[in-house]
Amino acid sequence: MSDPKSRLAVALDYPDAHQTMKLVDSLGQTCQWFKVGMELYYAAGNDIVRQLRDRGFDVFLDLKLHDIPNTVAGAVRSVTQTGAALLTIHANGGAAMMTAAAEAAKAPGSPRLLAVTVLTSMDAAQLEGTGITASPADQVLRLAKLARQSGIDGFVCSAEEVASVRAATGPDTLLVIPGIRPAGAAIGDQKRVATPAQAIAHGASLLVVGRPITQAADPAAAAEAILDEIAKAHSI
Ligand SMILES: O=C(O)c1cc(=O)[nH]c(=O)n1[C@@H]1O[C@H](COP(=O)(O)O)[C@@H](O)[C@H]1O
Repeated sequence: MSDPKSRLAVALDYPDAHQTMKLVDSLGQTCQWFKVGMELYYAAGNDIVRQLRDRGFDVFLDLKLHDIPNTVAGAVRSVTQTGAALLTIHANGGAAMMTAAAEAAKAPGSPRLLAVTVLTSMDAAQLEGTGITASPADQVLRLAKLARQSGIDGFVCSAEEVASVRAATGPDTLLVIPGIRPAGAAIGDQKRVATPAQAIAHGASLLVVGRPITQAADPAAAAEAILDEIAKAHSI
């Protein structure tokens, strides 16, 4: 097992830089990866990415790009200037969009791209509401294979699909798993959830955890407990 710190990204879903850096400071050096998503990025922009990088942290920029190929390729090139290590795009954007993004990400200093498959907040009924009658498991696999053929070698899915995506895409793919809930934690809007240990055991590379850490009475203790669980879990 690699250093548990390299397997956990804390989702900084905050509305401003002040609250964000307060949380980051309260974690000390417990965590190495931080995810900047839409809420924070639209409020604090590239400056928050720079602040995190200046402190030596790795930044996962979760912008879930989903637009026409030319626009997404341009966005990938713009993100390269931020120094973020990971960037999400929506696999639903299709093969042409993902191919254009993958081409743009070949430039030196580009972030590694992650294709978001089926959001962990969706179950079969919600998926069906959008016209997709496949199960979440089948749809995740379909999108992961499409992303792979389009030149993307990192995927976001839930712990429920991680083993089958790993089997289909190989040992070197980066499988990023949100919807992580330690035993007893509030589930909130997530639907396809698992504990840190379950996600690691099924083959996850990197766990994304937000509220179970950020809303905890003692965020550093919550992060330590998750890192402990990661360290004890064994990949199948
Ligand atoms: O791309 C993501 O990071 C993502 C994909 C997904 O399918 N589900 C999902 O929850 N996320 C993100 O992961 C984080 C989960 O946060 P918590 O539910 O608070 O742990 C949020 O920042 C979401 O935006």
